[in-house]
Amino acid sequence: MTKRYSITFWATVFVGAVCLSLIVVDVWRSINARSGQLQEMERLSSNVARAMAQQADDTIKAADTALADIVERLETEGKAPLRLDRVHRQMQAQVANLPQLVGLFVYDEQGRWIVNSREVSGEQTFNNADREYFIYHSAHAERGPHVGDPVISRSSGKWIMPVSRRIDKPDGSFGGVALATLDIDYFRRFYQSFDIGRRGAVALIANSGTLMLRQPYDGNRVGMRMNDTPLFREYIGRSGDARVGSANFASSNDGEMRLNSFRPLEHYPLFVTAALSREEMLERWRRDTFMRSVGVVLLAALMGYFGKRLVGQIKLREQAETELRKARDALESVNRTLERQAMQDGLTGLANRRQFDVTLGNEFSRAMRHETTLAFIMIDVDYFKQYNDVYGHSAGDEVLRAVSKLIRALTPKRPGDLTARYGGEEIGILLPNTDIDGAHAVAERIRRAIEELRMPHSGSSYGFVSISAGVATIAPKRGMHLAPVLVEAADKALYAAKSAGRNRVCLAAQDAPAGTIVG
Ligand SMILES: Nc1nc2c(ncn2[C@@H]2O[C@H](COP(=O)(O)OP(=O)(O)OP(=O)(O)O)[C@@H](O)[C@H]2O)c(=O)[nH]1
Repeated sequence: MTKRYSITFWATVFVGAVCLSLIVVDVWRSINARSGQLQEMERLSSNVARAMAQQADDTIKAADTALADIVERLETEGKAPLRLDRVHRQMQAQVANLPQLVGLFVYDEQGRWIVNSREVSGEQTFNNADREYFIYHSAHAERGPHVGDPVISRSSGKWIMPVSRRIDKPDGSFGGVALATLDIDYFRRFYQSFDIGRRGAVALIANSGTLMLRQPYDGNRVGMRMNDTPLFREYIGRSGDARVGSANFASSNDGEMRLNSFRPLEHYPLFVTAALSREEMLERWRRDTFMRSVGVVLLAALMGYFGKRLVGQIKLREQAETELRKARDALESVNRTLERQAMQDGLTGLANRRQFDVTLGNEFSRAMRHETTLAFIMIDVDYFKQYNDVYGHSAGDEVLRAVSKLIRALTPKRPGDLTARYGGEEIGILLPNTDIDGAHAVAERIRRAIEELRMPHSGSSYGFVSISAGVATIAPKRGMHLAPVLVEAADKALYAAKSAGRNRVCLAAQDAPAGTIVG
């Protein structure tokens, strides 16, 4: 069986569901906003990395192009003083044109400067045979560019990035090195133009693991090895297109958790990384989420409060309705009892005289309309006065109850049949649609049953309680008969039964005028 829930229950469920959905929608929105913020962060860092890689590639390429040109001239035109003079002017023009260039240098196979972009007069010279790039080219025959680890320039004292190419002698043996030194500061100025937040960082790193530059700048960190950092291991562990990507790491430098977007340079063995702090990027989201959550919680609390009051009101109304319903039911039940009592005899439980009179009137009219016969039996306990005198009034009451119970049990139960206490110790039975024989049979059955009870009655000539009955029937005709005629006829028949010795049933003559008795 399905349980029916009250309106209070549904109101509580409704208020709860509204509050809950408010919170759920807000949580869902916050989660979405967070992932949107992280996506935005990834887009931003990846764009910065792309710009950095492009700039680094272009910057190195411009210097490298100048180098390739110098190498080509020296190899084809030789190193005669006149030729070197032309190369010198060309170098000066290149350095003037390219702001990233600190200088251009050419060393012979011993590492001695033979020409450079600086003024020739009074110039000091250095031997750079100990530099990494010089050792590299003397040992490798490849003609491509070589990007070395950053060093502090012997000539300018600045941090520089060496880009070099090998010069071959006509026989293909090592003939020296052409070197371009790039100003690390040139990259730094470019990196400063990015808005990467207060806790973001960008870096240019060689594929060998050497840090070229990191912004925020720290001169002591230029040239350090990054091989053991998670960032470097992640990048080097990838290959091909996968080297363009992002990953989250706690920085080996300051422990900050950052989203790192990395990207290789197209033409040189270097890569860039742009890292944005997750905490910093989520700061605004956190602030917004906090403010909104406070608002939502307040709203939910308000709704909960007013909802609770509303539910309380509904509950009160429901209780009042229930009380009212109960009171109405109680009233109806009292009314019914009163009604029943008004129509019932208190001692015997039979219909009382009032109900009898009403029913007699109704059934008399019905019999008249339908032209049917209405029978009436009038029963009277014999020698009842004596019984009261001998056994007491309350014992007399008991006899009346017992006789009534038996009469009721033996009276037919058709609609319209009625057993009523007519008055005193007289009981009347109204039997609609019953002829004289049928009524006689009922009366006789009752008389015999009471006789068989053998209730002692020393005041009776029979020695036990008995009844006498008068039976009458009538087929009432409009304008001819009135209801009391039937009662009078039965009463006369009863009188006849008494006169004939009691404990018997007498019939009134059928449809006879009152007083005609058939024994
Ligand atoms: N115990 C008791 N007695 C009642 C009740 N109603 C009427 N009576 C008594 O019934 C008796 C009726 O007496 P009578 O009318 O003289 O008739 P009877 O003594 O039965 O004699 P017959 O009818 O001639 O046999 C009276 O004494 C009434 O007081 C009642 O409710 N309880």
